[in-house]
Amino acid sequence: MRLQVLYPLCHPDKTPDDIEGSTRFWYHFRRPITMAHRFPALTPEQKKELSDIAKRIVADGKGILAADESVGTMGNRLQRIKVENTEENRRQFREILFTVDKSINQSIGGVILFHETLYQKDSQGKWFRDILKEKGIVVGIKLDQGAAPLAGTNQETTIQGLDGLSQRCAQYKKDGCDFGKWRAVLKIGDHCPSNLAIQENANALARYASICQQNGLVPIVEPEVIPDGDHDLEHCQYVSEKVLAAVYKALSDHHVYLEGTLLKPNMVTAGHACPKKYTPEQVAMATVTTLHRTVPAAVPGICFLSGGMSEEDATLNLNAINLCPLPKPWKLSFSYGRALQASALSAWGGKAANKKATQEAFVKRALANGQAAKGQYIHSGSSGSAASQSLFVPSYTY
Ligand SMILES: O=P(O)(O)OC[C@H]1O[C@](O)(COP(=O)(O)O)[C@@H](O)[C@@H]1O
Repeated sequence: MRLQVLYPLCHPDKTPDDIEGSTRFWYHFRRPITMAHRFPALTPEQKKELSDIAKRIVADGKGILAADESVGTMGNRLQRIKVENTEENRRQFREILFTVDKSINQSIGGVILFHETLYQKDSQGKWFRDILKEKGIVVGIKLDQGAAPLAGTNQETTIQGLDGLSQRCAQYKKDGCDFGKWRAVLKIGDHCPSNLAIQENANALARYASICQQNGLVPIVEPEVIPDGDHDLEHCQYVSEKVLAAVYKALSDHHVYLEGTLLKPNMVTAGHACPKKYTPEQVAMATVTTLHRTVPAAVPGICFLSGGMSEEDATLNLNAINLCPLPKPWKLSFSYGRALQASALSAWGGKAANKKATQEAFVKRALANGQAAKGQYIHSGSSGSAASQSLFVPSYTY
């Protein structure tokens, strides 16, 4: 009976009665392979384009500058340095970052932009996206559109933005973007993350990834387990494994081409309020063990978010991850927002006269993380207080 139901999918011209004995058995087992061949999601050319883009972003020692803070998130960052959250102030800060010396392309392979920034220009009238592309940097775009509550859960959320996503992706591709980003937020706590939150967010990430690839954008898949809470390292590892396993099952179900994706996960760390402290080597072992158990080797790169770690901790942890003595079939790099911009923001303070100091602070962190992405970072012990300051923001789910 089961064979009869499945049979038309694998052989449209014959009925099960035409097939005898062991042949019938093998038709049953060949079904998944036949399905993939019959309805390919992408052409070989599309696959090559996606895989080439992904590889360029995480080429040796390169990572991502996540400059895609939405207006509200940027407002929080600017408030810390007492600068008003206006479109012009956001533009000015980003102009300073994007106009650093071209050599930044040794450590920055991609920059994620927010919609507003993609359509902004520098003070000479040049598109930001052209400035980045001329440096050989791949331009990406934030595609998620904020959280919506999952009723009946302990304040868990799903992420919106799937309606009209294909049209938005097509337009962004025309306007110079080659990759997208979608951040899903999961939290650890009382009944969290629930199975509903894990499944719903995994499915939305997979649907987003499929739509991106159909439009020539490499999807950055970001399931962030946020660090709020007093849980220990082991508990974060347990949850991160469950979340990533669900994400990769959903990506497979949605026929997402893994070679043309990048993963942006949290590092496995103890909760922010956990009394026990862990070394970078312990964080690295827990993180790489988690990834080794859940992320297929076909994924070209894993670019961590910084999740409120201090700039220096984010670099030290990434370095330890790259030195971890476990198999690491993927590039292990960074896609930092706060951990690449915090000391630059402080140096800027909203004043054009501080441009040089701002660029120096940014370049310093970019170079340090580029070295950490190769496991070659040497901590000088003189990073300054800004780099060691925690950047944790409670319930970072704006
Ligand atoms: O809440 P928003 O505006 O979507 O921003 C979330 C931020 O989190 C990130 O995904 C990761 O940032 P961090 O490295 O600061 O954790 C950024 O790409 C993005 O700017």
